[in-house]
Amino acid sequence: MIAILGSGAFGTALAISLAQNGGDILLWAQDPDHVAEMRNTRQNTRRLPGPRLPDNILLTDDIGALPADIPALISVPMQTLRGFLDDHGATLGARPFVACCKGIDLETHLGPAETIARHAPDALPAILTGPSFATDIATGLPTALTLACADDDAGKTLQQSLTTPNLRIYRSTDTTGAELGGALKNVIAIACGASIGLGLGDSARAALMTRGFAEMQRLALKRGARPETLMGLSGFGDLALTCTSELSRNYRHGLALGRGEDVDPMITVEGVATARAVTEWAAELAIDMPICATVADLCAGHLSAAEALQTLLSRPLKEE
Ligand SMILES: NC(=O)C1=CN([C@@H]2O[C@H](COP(=O)(O)OP(=O)(O)OC[C@H]3O[C@@H](n4cnc5c(N)ncnc54)[C@H](O)[C@@H]3O)[C@@H](O)[C@H]2O)C=CC1
Ligand SMILES: O=C(CO)COP(=O)(O)O
Repeated sequence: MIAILGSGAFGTALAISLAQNGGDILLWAQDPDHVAEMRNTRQNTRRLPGPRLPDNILLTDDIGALPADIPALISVPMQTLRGFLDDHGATLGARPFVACCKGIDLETHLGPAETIARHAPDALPAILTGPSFATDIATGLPTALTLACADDDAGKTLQQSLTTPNLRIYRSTDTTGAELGGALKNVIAIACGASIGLGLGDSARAALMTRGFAEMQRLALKRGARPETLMGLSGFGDLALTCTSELSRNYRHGLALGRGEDVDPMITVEGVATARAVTEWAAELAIDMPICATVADLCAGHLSAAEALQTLLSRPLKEE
């Protein structure tokens, strides 16, 4: 049995995919009405309408009822992870906690695995990340993700149990690289969306992706990540997906800003808070992150998309 805590689009998609392996999957939501709705309709109409929830997905709002020892996949938005762990970490006790979110905490500047290590000290921290849209996973399209866990034996067990017929899991012990790649690519995706929204074309987007990737590497390597992790699914792979697809909420957020359209504050767009967190953090570490800083200003409304572009183009010329 595997527990998935958080019934957003991603948690639901993972539950549907994992249910193919035959064991029971416990899917928890904090809102009892949401649980009742999913039980009655066998769908998550609020977050992932369409795909059916197989019968071996057991729905619950009782987090205290989780069997001991089974891994908990935590699929809540990054800025709520710390509060979630403070509320439920002790109840959940010692077991693998697999973070399924992407971002940097605004207050602590920690990524998901680091947040688990700090706020749920009894848990074994891991992170599941990489290029994957919830809808692709839920509809059975082939997807590959990285499972990073510093304890490689535990990582091997998790890799086995999270692999499904359409979900291929690669393993790493570099949680820092995995969590920073997944967090930072969302910021670059907002920049790419804004650039396309401004009508700047595909060449400009390729430049932003490449220079954005340089920023991702600069910060992650300084934090001790391994270069190959950034080159892999959780870094380059997710950057490529998120910067080029309108299925991405981060990309669409940028697109709307570039076109001067309104954005919906109810949609989970992790790159907005992460841009701010990473800009503050990079300043503390004296690392140059111009694209992330410009995205932070754009999202905060301090710059228009056209001004953001001008800010980047007017930087002093330098070696690549
Ligand atoms: N949707 C996707 O395609 C993918 C999402 N992710 C990541 O998964 C994370 C979650 O994203 P989605 O599921 O798409 O978001 P979502 O917007 O679909 O759902 C978020 C869910 O979290 C719940 N929630 C919020 N705070 C909570 C708390 N304190 N306790 C319990 N539940 C809480 C909300 O009620 C909601 O059901 C994000 O970090 C995202 O980057 C990763 C890969 C793919
Ligand atoms: O992380 C994702 C794809 O890997 C999902 O991207 P969005 O959060 O931008 O929709």
